[in-house]
Amino acid sequence: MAEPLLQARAVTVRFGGLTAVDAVDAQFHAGELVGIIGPNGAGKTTFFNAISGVQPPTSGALLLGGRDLAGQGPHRFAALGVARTFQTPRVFGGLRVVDNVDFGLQFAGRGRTAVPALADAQTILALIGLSPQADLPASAVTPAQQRLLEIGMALATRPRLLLLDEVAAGLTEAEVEAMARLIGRLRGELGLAVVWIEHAVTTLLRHVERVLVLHQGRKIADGTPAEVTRNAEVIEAYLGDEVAA
Ligand SMILES: Nc1ncnc2c1ncn2[C@@H]1O[C@H](COP(=O)(O)OP(=O)(O)OP(=O)(O)O)[C@@H](O)[C@H]1O
Repeated sequence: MAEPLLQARAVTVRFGGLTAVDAVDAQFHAGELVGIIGPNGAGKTTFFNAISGVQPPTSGALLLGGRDLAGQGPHRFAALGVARTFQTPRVFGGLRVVDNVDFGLQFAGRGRTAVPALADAQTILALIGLSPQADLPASAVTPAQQRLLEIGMALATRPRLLLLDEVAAGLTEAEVEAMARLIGRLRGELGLAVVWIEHAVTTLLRHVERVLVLHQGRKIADGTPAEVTRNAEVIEAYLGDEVAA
Protein backbone atom coordinates (compact mmCIF):
# COMPACT_ATOMS: atom_id res chain seq x y z
CA MET A 1 0.00 0.00 0.00
CA ALA A 2 1.19 3.56 -0.69
CA GLU A 3 2.70 5.68 2.08
CA PRO A 4 -0.04 7.01 4.39
CA LEU A 5 -0.88 10.72 4.12
CA LEU A 6 -0.66 10.98 7.87
CA GLN A 7 0.62 8.57 10.43
CA ALA A 8 0.14 8.98 14.17
CA ARG A 9 2.56 6.97 16.29
CA ALA A 10 1.89 6.49 19.99
CA VAL A 11 0.25 9.92 20.17
CA THR A 12 -0.47 10.87 23.77
CA VAL A 13 -2.12 14.03 25.10
CA ARG A 14 -2.20 14.65 28.84
CA PHE A 15 -4.00 17.45 30.65
CA GLY A 16 -2.48 17.43 34.15
CA GLY A 17 -3.23 13.98 35.54
CA LEU A 18 -5.74 13.11 32.81
CA THR A 19 -4.61 11.15 29.77
CA ALA A 20 -7.10 12.28 27.10
CA VAL A 21 -5.33 10.43 24.26
CA ASP A 22 -3.30 7.41 25.22
CA ALA A 23 -0.59 6.11 22.86
CA VAL A 24 -2.84 6.08 19.78
CA ASP A 25 -1.43 4.66 16.55
CA ALA A 26 -3.36 5.44 13.38
CA GLN A 27 -2.75 5.96 9.72
CA PHE A 28 -4.84 7.58 7.02
CA HIS A 29 -4.37 6.96 3.29
CA ALA A 30 -5.31 9.02 0.24
CA GLY A 31 -8.95 8.62 -0.72
CA GLU A 32 -10.03 6.81 2.46
CA LEU A 33 -13.28 7.58 4.29
CA VAL A 34 -12.69 6.72 7.94
CA GLY A 35 -14.95 7.21 10.95
CA ILE A 36 -13.98 7.76 14.57
CA ILE A 37 -16.45 6.78 17.26
CA GLY A 38 -16.38 6.46 21.04
CA PRO A 39 -18.31 7.60 24.10
CA ASN A 40 -18.31 11.18 25.40
CA GLY A 41 -14.87 12.09 26.69
CA ALA A 42 -13.18 9.23 24.81
CA GLY A 43 -10.59 11.62 23.35
CA LYS A 44 -11.91 11.95 19.79
CA THR A 45 -11.75 15.74 19.54
CA THR A 46 -8.43 15.87 21.40
CA PHE A 47 -7.02 13.37 18.88
CA PHE A 48 -8.23 15.63 16.02
CA ASN A 49 -6.66 18.61 17.79
CA ALA A 50 -3.37 16.72 17.97
CA ILE A 51 -3.34 15.65 14.32
CA SER A 52 -4.21 19.16 13.09
CA GLY A 53 -1.67 21.06 15.18
CA VAL A 54 -4.26 22.65 17.48
CA GLN A 55 -3.06 20.71 20.55
CA PRO A 56 0.59 19.64 20.62
CA PRO A 57 0.83 16.03 21.80
CA THR A 58 2.61 15.37 25.09
CA SER A 59 4.50 12.59 23.29
CA GLY A 60 4.39 10.61 20.08
CA ALA A 61 5.01 11.35 16.42
CA LEU A 62 2.83 12.80 13.65
CA LEU A 63 4.35 11.91 10.30
CA LEU A 64 3.28 13.88 7.25
CA GLY A 65 5.17 13.50 4.01
CA GLY A 66 8.01 11.81 5.87
CA ARG A 67 8.38 14.62 8.44
CA ASP A 68 7.42 14.56 12.11
CA LEU A 69 5.20 17.58 12.69
CA ALA A 70 4.44 16.93 16.38
CA GLY A 71 4.57 20.25 18.21
CA GLN A 72 4.04 22.41 15.11
CA GLY A 73 1.04 24.73 14.79
CA PRO A 74 -2.11 24.52 12.64
CA HIS A 75 -0.59 26.60 9.82
CA ARG A 76 2.10 23.97 9.23
CA PHE A 77 -0.47 21.17 9.13
CA ALA A 78 -2.70 23.22 6.80
CA ALA A 79 0.19 23.97 4.48
CA LEU A 80 0.88 20.23 4.25
CA GLY A 81 -2.73 19.45 3.39
CA VAL A 82 -4.56 18.83 6.67
CA ALA A 83 -7.83 20.74 7.20
CA ARG A 84 -10.48 20.37 9.87
CA THR A 85 -13.81 21.58 11.11
CA PHE A 86 -14.74 22.23 14.74
CA GLN A 87 -17.63 20.85 16.82
CA THR A 88 -19.01 24.38 17.01
CA PRO A 89 -18.65 25.94 13.55
CA ARG A 90 -16.05 28.71 13.52
CA VAL A 91 -17.30 31.04 10.83
CA PHE A 92 -16.99 34.82 10.73
CA GLY A 93 -20.60 35.83 11.30
CA GLY A 94 -20.16 39.41 10.11
CA LEU A 95 -18.49 38.43 6.85
CA ARG A 96 -20.33 37.30 3.75
CA VAL A 97 -20.46 33.57 3.12
CA VAL A 98 -18.19 33.95 0.07
CA ASP A 99 -15.66 35.98 2.08
CA ASN A 100 -15.46 33.25 4.69
CA VAL A 101 -14.41 30.83 1.94
CA ASP A 102 -11.93 33.41 0.65
CA PHE A 103 -10.42 33.51 4.12
CA GLY A 104 -9.82 29.76 3.86
CA LEU A 105 -8.19 30.26 0.46
CA GLN A 106 -5.70 32.66 2.02
CA PHE A 107 -5.13 30.69 5.23
CA ALA A 108 -2.99 27.90 3.81
CA GLY A 109 -1.28 30.19 1.33
CA ARG A 110 -1.77 27.83 -1.59
CA GLY A 111 -2.38 29.82 -4.72
CA ARG A 112 -2.93 26.94 -7.10
CA THR A 113 -4.83 23.72 -7.20
CA ALA A 114 -5.03 20.86 -9.62
CA VAL A 115 -8.61 20.29 -8.47
CA PRO A 116 -11.01 22.42 -10.56
CA ALA A 117 -13.80 22.06 -7.97
CA LEU A 118 -11.60 23.98 -5.50
CA ALA A 119 -10.42 26.67 -7.94
CA ASP A 120 -12.05 29.66 -6.25
CA ALA A 121 -14.62 30.63 -3.62
CA GLN A 122 -17.62 30.57 -6.00
CA THR A 123 -16.75 27.11 -7.29
CA ILE A 124 -16.35 25.83 -3.75
CA LEU A 125 -19.74 27.31 -2.81
CA ALA A 126 -21.29 25.50 -5.77
CA LEU A 127 -19.71 22.22 -4.62
CA ILE A 128 -21.17 22.52 -1.11
CA GLY A 129 -24.52 23.86 -2.33
CA LEU A 130 -24.24 27.36 -0.85
CA SER A 131 -24.14 29.50 -4.02
CA PRO A 132 -27.55 31.09 -3.29
CA GLN A 133 -26.23 32.25 0.11
CA ALA A 134 -22.91 33.65 -1.20
CA ASP A 135 -23.66 37.29 -0.41
CA LEU A 136 -25.43 36.79 2.93
CA PRO A 137 -23.58 37.40 6.18
CA ALA A 138 -22.56 34.02 7.60
CA SER A 139 -24.57 34.80 10.74
CA ALA A 140 -27.76 34.89 8.63
CA VAL A 141 -27.61 31.32 7.30
CA THR A 142 -29.06 28.25 9.04
CA PRO A 143 -26.97 26.14 11.45
CA ALA A 144 -26.84 23.36 8.82
CA GLN A 145 -25.56 25.88 6.24
CA GLN A 146 -22.97 27.15 8.72
CA ARG A 147 -21.66 23.60 9.02
CA LEU A 148 -21.46 23.37 5.23
CA LEU A 149 -19.68 26.72 5.17
CA GLU A 150 -17.12 25.50 7.63
CA ILE A 151 -16.47 22.54 5.35
CA GLY A 152 -16.13 25.03 2.47
CA MET A 153 -13.57 27.03 4.44
CA ALA A 154 -11.62 23.85 5.14
CA LEU A 155 -11.80 22.82 1.47
CA ALA A 156 -10.50 26.23 0.46
CA THR A 157 -7.15 25.38 2.06
CA ARG A 158 -6.92 22.65 -0.64
CA PRO A 159 -6.48 19.75 1.77
CA ARG A 160 -5.55 16.19 1.06
CA LEU A 161 -6.85 15.10 4.46
CA LEU A 162 -10.10 16.57 5.77
CA LEU A 163 -11.05 16.11 9.44
CA LEU A 164 -14.76 16.54 10.20
CA ASP A 165 -15.81 16.89 13.85
CA GLU A 166 -19.52 16.12 14.32
CA VAL A 167 -20.64 17.97 11.20
CA ALA A 168 -24.00 16.19 11.34
CA ALA A 169 -24.79 17.05 14.97
CA GLY A 170 -28.14 18.78 15.39
CA LEU A 171 -29.16 18.32 11.75
CA THR A 172 -32.47 16.88 10.59
CA GLU A 173 -32.50 13.38 9.13
CA ALA A 174 -32.68 14.76 5.58
CA GLU A 175 -29.81 17.17 6.28
CA VAL A 176 -27.70 14.35 7.73
CA GLU A 177 -28.26 12.27 4.57
CA ALA A 178 -27.35 15.27 2.39
CA MET A 179 -24.21 15.80 4.48
CA ALA A 180 -23.24 12.13 4.13
CA ARG A 181 -23.71 12.36 0.35
CA LEU A 182 -21.53 15.48 0.22
CA ILE A 183 -18.82 13.75 2.25
CA GLY A 184 -18.97 10.79 -0.12
CA ARG A 185 -18.51 13.16 -3.08
CA LEU A 186 -15.53 14.89 -1.46
CA ARG A 187 -13.86 11.55 -1.20
CA GLY A 188 -15.11 10.18 -4.53
CA GLU A 189 -14.80 13.20 -6.82
CA LEU A 190 -11.95 15.09 -5.15
CA GLY A 191 -10.06 12.04 -3.94
CA LEU A 192 -9.68 13.47 -0.42
CA ALA A 193 -9.03 11.34 2.61
CA VAL A 194 -11.84 12.14 5.03
CA VAL A 195 -11.86 11.32 8.75
CA TRP A 196 -15.24 11.83 10.31
CA ILE A 197 -16.14 11.93 14.02
CA GLU A 198 -19.86 11.50 14.65
CA HIS A 199 -22.07 10.41 17.53
CA ALA A 200 -24.76 9.21 15.10
CA VAL A 201 -23.04 5.84 14.90
CA THR A 202 -25.57 4.04 12.71
CA THR A 203 -25.35 6.75 10.05
CA LEU A 204 -21.58 6.87 10.25
CA LEU A 205 -21.15 3.11 9.97
CA ARG A 206 -23.32 3.09 6.83
CA HIS A 207 -21.01 5.51 5.05
CA VAL A 208 -17.42 4.86 6.13
CA GLU A 209 -15.22 1.97 5.07
CA ARG A 210 -13.06 1.89 8.18
CA VAL A 211 -13.71 2.98 11.72
CA LEU A 212 -11.49 3.65 14.72
CA VAL A 213 -12.98 3.27 18.16
CA LEU A 214 -11.60 5.28 21.06
CA HIS A 215 -12.39 4.52 24.68
CA GLN A 216 -10.82 6.37 27.62
CA GLY A 217 -8.17 7.74 25.28
CA ARG A 218 -7.12 4.35 23.91
CA LYS A 219 -7.79 3.00 20.44
CA ILE A 220 -9.67 -0.23 21.12
CA ALA A 221 -10.56 -1.14 17.52
CA ASP A 222 -9.65 -0.23 13.94
CA GLY A 223 -11.41 -2.09 11.15
CA THR A 224 -14.37 -2.27 8.80
CA PRO A 225 -17.79 -1.38 10.25
CA ALA A 226 -18.69 -5.08 10.18
CA GLU A 227 -15.55 -6.03 12.11
CA VAL A 228 -15.92 -3.27 14.66
CA THR A 229 -19.58 -3.97 15.41
CA ARG A 230 -18.65 -7.62 16.14
CA ASN A 231 -15.76 -6.67 18.44
CA ALA A 232 -16.56 -7.71 22.02
CA GLU A 233 -14.58 -4.86 23.64
CA VAL A 234 -16.35 -2.28 21.46
CA ILE A 235 -19.77 -3.70 22.26
CA GLU A 236 -19.01 -3.64 25.97
CA ALA A 237 -17.47 -0.16 25.96
CA TYR A 238 -19.80 1.59 23.62
CA LEU A 239 -22.19 0.04 21.21
CA GLY A 240 -24.38 -2.02 23.51
CA ASP A 241 -26.50 -4.93 22.41
CA GLU A 242 -28.81 -3.22 19.97
CA VAL A 243 -26.17 -2.48 17.30
CA ALA A 244 -24.57 -5.88 17.73
CA ALA A 245 -27.90 -7.66 17.30
N1 LIG B 1 -8.20 21.64 27.15
C1 LIG B 1 -8.50 20.66 28.02
N2 LIG B 1 -8.09 20.73 29.31
C2 LIG B 1 -8.36 19.75 30.19
N3 LIG B 1 -9.05 18.63 29.89
C3 LIG B 1 -9.48 18.51 28.62
C4 LIG B 1 -9.24 19.51 27.61
N4 LIG B 1 -9.78 19.11 26.44
C5 LIG B 1 -10.35 17.91 26.70
N5 LIG B 1 -10.19 17.55 27.99
C6 LIG B 1 -10.63 16.29 28.60
O1 LIG B 1 -10.08 15.24 27.82
C7 LIG B 1 -11.00 14.16 27.73
C8 LIG B 1 -11.28 13.87 26.26
O2 LIG B 1 -12.10 14.93 25.73
P1 LIG B 1 -12.51 15.01 24.20
O3 LIG B 1 -13.28 16.27 24.04
O4 LIG B 1 -11.34 14.78 23.35
O5 LIG B 1 -13.48 13.75 24.07
P2 LIG B 1 -14.49 13.41 22.91
O6 LIG B 1 -14.37 11.94 22.66
O7 LIG B 1 -14.29 14.30 21.75
O8 LIG B 1 -15.87 13.73 23.62
P3 LIG B 1 -17.28 14.24 23.02
O9 LIG B 1 -17.82 13.08 22.24
O10 LIG B 1 -18.08 14.53 24.24
O11 LIG B 1 -16.99 15.44 22.18
C9 LIG B 1 -12.23 14.56 28.51
O12 LIG B 1 -12.11 14.02 29.82
C10 LIG B 1 -12.13 16.08 28.54
O13 LIG B 1 -12.76 16.60 29.69
